[in-house]
Amino acid sequence: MALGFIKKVFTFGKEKPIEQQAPEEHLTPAQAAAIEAEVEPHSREEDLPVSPVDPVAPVEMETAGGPAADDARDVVEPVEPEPADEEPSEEELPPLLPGAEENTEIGIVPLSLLEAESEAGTESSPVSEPVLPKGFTTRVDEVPEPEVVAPRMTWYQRLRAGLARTSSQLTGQITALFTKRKLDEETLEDLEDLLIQSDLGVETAMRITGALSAERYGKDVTGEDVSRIMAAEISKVLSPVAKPLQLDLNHKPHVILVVGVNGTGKTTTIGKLAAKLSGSGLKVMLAAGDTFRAAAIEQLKIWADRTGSEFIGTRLGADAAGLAYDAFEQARAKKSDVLIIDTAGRLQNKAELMAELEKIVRVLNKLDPDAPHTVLQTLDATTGQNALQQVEIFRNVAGVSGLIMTKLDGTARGGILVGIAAKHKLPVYFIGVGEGVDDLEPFEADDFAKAIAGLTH
Ligand SMILES: Nc1nc2c(ncn2[C@@H]2O[C@H](COP(=O)(O)OP(=O)(O)OP(=O)(O)O)[C@@H](O)[C@H]2O)c(=O)[nH]1
Repeated sequence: MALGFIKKVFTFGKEKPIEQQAPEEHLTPAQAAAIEAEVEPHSREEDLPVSPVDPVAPVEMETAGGPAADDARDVVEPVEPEPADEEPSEEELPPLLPGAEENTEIGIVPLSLLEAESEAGTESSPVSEPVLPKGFTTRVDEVPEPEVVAPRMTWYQRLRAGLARTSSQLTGQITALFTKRKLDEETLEDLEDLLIQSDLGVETAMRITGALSAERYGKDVTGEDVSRIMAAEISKVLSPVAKPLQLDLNHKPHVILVVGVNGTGKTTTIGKLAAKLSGSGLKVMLAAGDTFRAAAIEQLKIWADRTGSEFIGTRLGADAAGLAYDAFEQARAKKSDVLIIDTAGRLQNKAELMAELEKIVRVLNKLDPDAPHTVLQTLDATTGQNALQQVEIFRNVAGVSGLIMTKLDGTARGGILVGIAAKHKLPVYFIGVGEGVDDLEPFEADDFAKAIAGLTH
C-alpha cells in the first residue's frame, strides 16, 4: 500500500512505473551521489533475445535506476502511511510538470518548447526538489545544508562567455583596421580578408562588406558600425537554420541517431540532450552504439545514470547495428518516448565507419521505415574548416538532418558555424558551450550573431 501511495505522489502526469523512477527523483543530490558511489556494476544474468540481424554478445539492459533505486526507497523513512481511504488532497500533491498533464497524445513537440516549459516549472518542479508526501520524512541528520548556489548565468551571458575568444579576436582586428579612416576600397578588401580568415566563409564576408559599403562608403566609419552591420548580416545567414528539434511522440520511440567524427562530443551531447528530455518528463533510453571505444560505453552508462535514462549496451567490438536493433526493440517494449543511439566516431578506417553507419540506418529502417527520425551530427567548433568537410561526408552516408556545434566555449573559431550554415543550410539545433550537463543551449541566430560581433544583448 505504501508503494502504491508513493507511486501516486511521484507520478507527474505521464504514468511512470515505480521501478522506472530514477533514484535522483526523490533524493537530495548528496544522497544520490553517495548511492551512486556505492553502486556495484549491475551484472546481467539472462540474455536479451539476440537480434536476428547479427548474433551479438548478450546485450546488457539495465535501467539507470538499477540497484540504486531499491537503496533509494530504503533511504526514505516511511512513518505511519496515510490510511488507505484518505487520498492526498490536491494541494498536497506536487504540481504536474507543465505540459505533462494527462495529454498523452503529444504531437510534434519542439524540444525547445519542452525545455522552456520545464525551465518555467523548475522553481516549483518536484522532479529536481521533490516535496516528500505527507507522512514521510527523512532523518534530520541526513538533510545536508542547502549549498549556496551562484545565480545561473542567463542564456546570453553563457553564450557571450563561450564565444568570448571568437568575438574579442574578431572585434579587436576590426577596431585595429578602422582607425577613423574614411571607408575606401582598400579598407573593404582588408575587412573581407579578415572576415574570411575568421571562418565566416566568402559568401558571408562579401555580404558584410557589401552592406557596409552601401551604408558608409566614403564616410567615417567606426568599429562599432562594422560590428553592428556584421551582426545584422550574420543573423540573416543564421536565421533560416535556427530551428527547434522536433520530436514526433505519436510514434514511440522517436529515434535520434548521433553521428560525428571522434572527439566531437557525441557522447557528451547525448548526455546533455537526455538531461533536457528526461527533465521534461519524457522517458529516454540511451544505446551505446560506439562499440569501438571501450570508454564510450562506460561514459554513456554514466550519463544514463546521471539523467535517469534507461541504458542498453553490449560488449566491446560487438556489431553496432545489432545493438541498434535490440535497442529499438527494447525501447518499443518499454514504451520509451525517445531512443538516442550513440555511434563510433572512429574505426579502423573511414570506409568501415561509413559502412557501419549505413548498416545501422538500414537495420532501423527495417523496424520503422521512418527511423532514425532524426540524425544529429556533432561538429567540434575548434576544428574550424575541417568541420565543413565532415558535414559533407556524414550527410551523404547517414542522411544528417541537423547539427549540434560543440566546444564553442573558449574557441576563437566560432565563426565556422556561419560558414557551415551558409554552405550546407542544415538546421542547427543546439550549441555546446562547456562540458557540463547544462552546457547545451538551443541555437538562437540573433543572440549568436550579436555574441560573435561582441555586441551586448
Ligand atoms: N569545452 C567543451 N568540451 C566539450 C564540449 N562537448 C564535449 N566536450 C569534451 O570533448 C571531449 C570528447 O567528448 P566525447 O563526448 O567523448 O566525444 P565523442 O564524439 O563521443 O568521442 P568518441 O567517443 O571518441 O567518438 C570530452 O572531453 C568532452 O568533455 C563542449 O561543448 N565544450
